[in-house]
Amino acid sequence: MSLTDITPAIIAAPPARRLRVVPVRRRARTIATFAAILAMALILQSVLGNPRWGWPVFAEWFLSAPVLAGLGRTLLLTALGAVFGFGLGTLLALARVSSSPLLAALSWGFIWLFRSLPLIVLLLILNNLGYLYETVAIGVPFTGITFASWSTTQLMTPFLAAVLGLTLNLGAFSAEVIRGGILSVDQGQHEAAAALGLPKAVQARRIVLPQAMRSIVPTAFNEIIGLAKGTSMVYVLALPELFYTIQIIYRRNLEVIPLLMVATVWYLVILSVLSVIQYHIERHYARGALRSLPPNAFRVIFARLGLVALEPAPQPQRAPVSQLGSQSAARLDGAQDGDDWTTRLPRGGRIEIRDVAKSFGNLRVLSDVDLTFPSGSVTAIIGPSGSGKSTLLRTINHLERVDEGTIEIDGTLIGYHREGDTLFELDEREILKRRIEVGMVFQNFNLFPHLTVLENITEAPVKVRGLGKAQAEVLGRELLARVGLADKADAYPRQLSGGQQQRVAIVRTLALKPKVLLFDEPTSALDPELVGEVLGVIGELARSGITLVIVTHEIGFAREVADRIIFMEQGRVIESGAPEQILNRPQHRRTADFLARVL
Ligand SMILES: Nc1ncnc2c1ncn2[C@@H]1O[C@H](COP(=O)(O)OP(=O)(O)OP(=O)(O)O)[C@@H](O)[C@H]1O
Repeated sequence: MSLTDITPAIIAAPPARRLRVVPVRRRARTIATFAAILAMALILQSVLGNPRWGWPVFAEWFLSAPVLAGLGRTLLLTALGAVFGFGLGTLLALARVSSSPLLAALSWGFIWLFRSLPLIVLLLILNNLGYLYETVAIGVPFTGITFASWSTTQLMTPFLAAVLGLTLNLGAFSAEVIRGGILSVDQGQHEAAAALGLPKAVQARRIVLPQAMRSIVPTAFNEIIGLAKGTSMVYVLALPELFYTIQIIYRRNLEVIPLLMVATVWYLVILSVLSVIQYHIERHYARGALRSLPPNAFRVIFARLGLVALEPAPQPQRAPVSQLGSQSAARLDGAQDGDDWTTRLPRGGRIEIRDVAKSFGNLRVLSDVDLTFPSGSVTAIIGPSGSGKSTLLRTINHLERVDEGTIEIDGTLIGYHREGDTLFELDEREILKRRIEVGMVFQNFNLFPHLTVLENITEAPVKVRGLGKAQAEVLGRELLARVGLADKADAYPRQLSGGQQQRVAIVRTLALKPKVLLFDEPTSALDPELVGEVLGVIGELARSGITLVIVTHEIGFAREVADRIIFMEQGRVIESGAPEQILNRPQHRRTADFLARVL
């Protein structure tokens, strides 16, 4: 049959009929739905039809002045307890995870004591503080000199005792909730923040706590809901909060059930409001963690009522890889046309590593490492897994402390200052400051997932270099354009491909204008098709005059860009030399064996 024979048949084919889709019928679910509706109707009928529930009495008291006053006190105690309790809990949690053993021990002791103490006992002790200490005074300790003093009984009102008791109790419990959140943040995030030289306080406030919030918030709200109900405990202080007020009323009129219903419904209202707040806080901290945020509940309700339009669904930021490749190539080519962005980087630093040794416990990871990386040099470190390549790299910016030897960049020690033959370790702030000269790009990118691409890039220049926000954004956008990612500035890292994330990580480091750039297996976590786009950017940097040290398994790339290759095994530098010599004519048998295995 020839083509002309079948063509008319194709043309004459009837249009495809639209098929009807019938969803699967779930009989069990339908029966269960009817059963649930029936059960609810029965419960409603029994609750509303039984006069002993006393709904008229409920209606009489629900909005009465004493009940509303009690409710106000409950809300105030909950709000103050939550704010002060979580404030105290945050400080305690930070103290517990700090490197200071004294702070960690003090925090542990506090948490141990106040978690053990029943709230009711704590409230009673605080209420009787006046018996233990008649006055509270400000003065010079151990001298008897007093500037001011107050009567404890007058100072410690039932309300203050209640706020203090709830704060101390919640502080101890919330500290553990917050510590759990901090521990859930990936170690790489701490390292990336430290490698960018961000001060400790900024690391905690901008990087760690916002990410920890995702696991803190659900448990924290459990605690706050517990607190709202736990305020009923302050009846021991004769403080008329909601439940105590209800008790006073039903003891007088003996309408126990209707008044308990008043308290129950108000607690339900409080809980519902807290649940809505929790939903929105969780939604806020989900930014960047989810590819698309859950809808804003209020907006959905208003949209259903036709009052507002629904938010447009977030558009996926990912572009096809083929397009990125060409886009990236075009930008990078463009950068060479007399407008070489890399020429604006500072002159490369000279790294001198002298007799460095390092052990983890009994495991000797680095021995007798003695290397010089001249300014502007490009060095690739290769070697078998576990040979100490990454550890060596991490000692250069003092993410790992060496046991012996020294490392200097342009004659300055990174982690120490020298006086004669003695090295004094610098304090954290000084180390962070010196670390700015040494950028580091990690295998797993370690971008901050809760910050947009542009925020990732501008964070350190603003906080560490003191650049204005607008200026940092201009720089960030320019660098992004240079690596072909201009349109990704407002995306979150999880909305990017691995190759794009790694290019952003390189830009983030470059924005600090370091003298030395360390790459720790920058392409190991990438699909083979994405490796090229990252190597393209590193290749361009290799011609920029910045000093590059690259731990890599990409032997072909090392041959192409490096002016020297170092081969390491069992923590030692076995040999080093020009790529052509190491890869084609290795002097050492172990180098030859390794290359025979990997090439
Ligand atoms: N923090 C640590 N605690 C204990 N041992 C460690 C630590 N970091 C690294 N090591 C050990 O030190 C050795 C060298 O590790 P390193 O990561 O430097 O090797 P590598 O050559 O980079 O390996 P790879 O190519 O597989 O990444 C390994 O045996 C590793 O298990």
